[in-house]
Amino acid sequence: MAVHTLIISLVLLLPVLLFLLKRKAKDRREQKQLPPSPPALPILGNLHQIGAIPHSSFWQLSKKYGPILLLHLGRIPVLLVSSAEAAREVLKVHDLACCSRPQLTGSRKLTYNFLDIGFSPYSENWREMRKITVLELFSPKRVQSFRFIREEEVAYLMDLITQSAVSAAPVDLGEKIFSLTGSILFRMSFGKSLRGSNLDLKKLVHEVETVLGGFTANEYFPYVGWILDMITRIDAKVEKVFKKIDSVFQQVVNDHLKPGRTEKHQDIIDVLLATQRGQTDQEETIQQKKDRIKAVLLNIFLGGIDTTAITVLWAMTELVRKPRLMKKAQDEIRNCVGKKGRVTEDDLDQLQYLKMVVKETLRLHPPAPLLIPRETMFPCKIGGYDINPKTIIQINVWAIARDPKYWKNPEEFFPERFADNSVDLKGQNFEFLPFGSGRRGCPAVLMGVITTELLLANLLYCFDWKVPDGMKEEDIDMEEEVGVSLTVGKKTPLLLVPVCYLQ
Ligand code: HEM
Repeated sequence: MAVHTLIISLVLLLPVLLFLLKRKAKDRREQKQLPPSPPALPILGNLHQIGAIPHSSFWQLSKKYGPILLLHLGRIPVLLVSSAEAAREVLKVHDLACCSRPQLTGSRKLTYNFLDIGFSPYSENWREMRKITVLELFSPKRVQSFRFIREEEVAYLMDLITQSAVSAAPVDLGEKIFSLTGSILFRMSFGKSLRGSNLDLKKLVHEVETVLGGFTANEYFPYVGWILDMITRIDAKVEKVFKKIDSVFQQVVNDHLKPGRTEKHQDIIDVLLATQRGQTDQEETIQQKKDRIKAVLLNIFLGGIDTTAITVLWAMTELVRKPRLMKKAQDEIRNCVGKKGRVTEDDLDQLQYLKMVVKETLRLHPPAPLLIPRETMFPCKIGGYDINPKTIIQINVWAIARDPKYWKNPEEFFPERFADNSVDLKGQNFEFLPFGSGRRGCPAVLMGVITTELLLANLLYCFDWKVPDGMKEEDIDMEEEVGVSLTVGKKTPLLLVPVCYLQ
């Protein structure tokens, strides 16, 4: 049986082999100066060289073969970029040529055929949605309008942790932080609280990210991959995740459309409905309009919950391992806030060391270490190499932020490195790109940074943190999550015992 399957697979894979050979010959004919590629296997290409933590194995490859590399993942050409200079060429010099997104099966389904912002290829729809996002959804004024939600939710979490502090019980900090960022995004988007609902948000976000982060076998191996996809029932898995998330979104959108709804405070769905009312496109049906709103909600959930939670969790992990830095951050906050009881957003401007801690965390632990994959729309030259259209580009911002060429003692967590340099988070310093850059850069930097700073500041202000009995600070595990996902978090839970600062 096994031999039969092998023979059938080889026969079926033959066309792919021929396709690859033909393409190679064509490139040679056209005398293109292609980037270097590590040795590849027939059919698989370089797939076997990707380990359990892709950004880390890509880093090893780039150390060996250079900062601009062309991989072949099955039939998919992937340009791997691992230097600030090359990142600048992609994200600034050739931003237009490189600003599309690959149209993969999973993202197509979950984004209602690319009606969203984050996964949509470059198109009129994307330009329109991006404009709405920047001007309406995440403008400084709108971010400010959600301030009361952030402050109320952070206060609720601090009260919850205080209860654990009273009983000196360890808390799973990652779990608490995730539930907080989830609650903020839930209220901001839907206008109602997540509390009391039986939705397992963490599981759902993880399932969605896995679908969006992966390729199907058919994408790697045209003509034959569908057999593997059939065996692994990938379509059914995607469909299941889609149904789950769609039913959540459909219900809240319908609630917003009920006649007589009175809105005390405009949430994201209200804003999106208002922008759609202003549009005159008669062709679009009501269902299409709803789909567009749901697609954007998907982006907001994915873009906002995990990224912010991962950042705060790594910041706490790094600080607990370095008590001297933890104390320095706490002293700054406590001196500034006094006995007020909570850090508010008005205090954040004065917390310069806290800001350095956040930057240093994003340098060593960017939540999206390879950004979101881009795709070239037309030919361009990067680093003097010819890049074909329809090449996927992965920018390894994780590796760039550890390059000794730009960073002294790059592996060390040392927030002070940001004290006297002007490197900021806005995507103009290509050695530091946790939010990406250019046309497809994160449109919600302000919102991400404020939420991160407010939560971290309150965790540091309200509590001292101890490792559980029998453990030492240096025992805390620093491993990253394994697997295919757009974001990468901490692999093991961070269990800490809170001690109240103000009794
Ligand atoms: C610490 C927090 C955050 C980090 C580190 C982060 C990081 C990123 C990164 C790396 C990208 C891809 C950029 C590229 O491909 O060049 C991105 C895109 C995006 N982010 Fe964020 N993000 C954060 C917070 C948020 C929040 C709070 C939201 C929304 C509520 C959000 C919404 C989006 C959207 C919609 C995109 C897609 C943009 C496009 O393709 O045009 N992000 N983000």
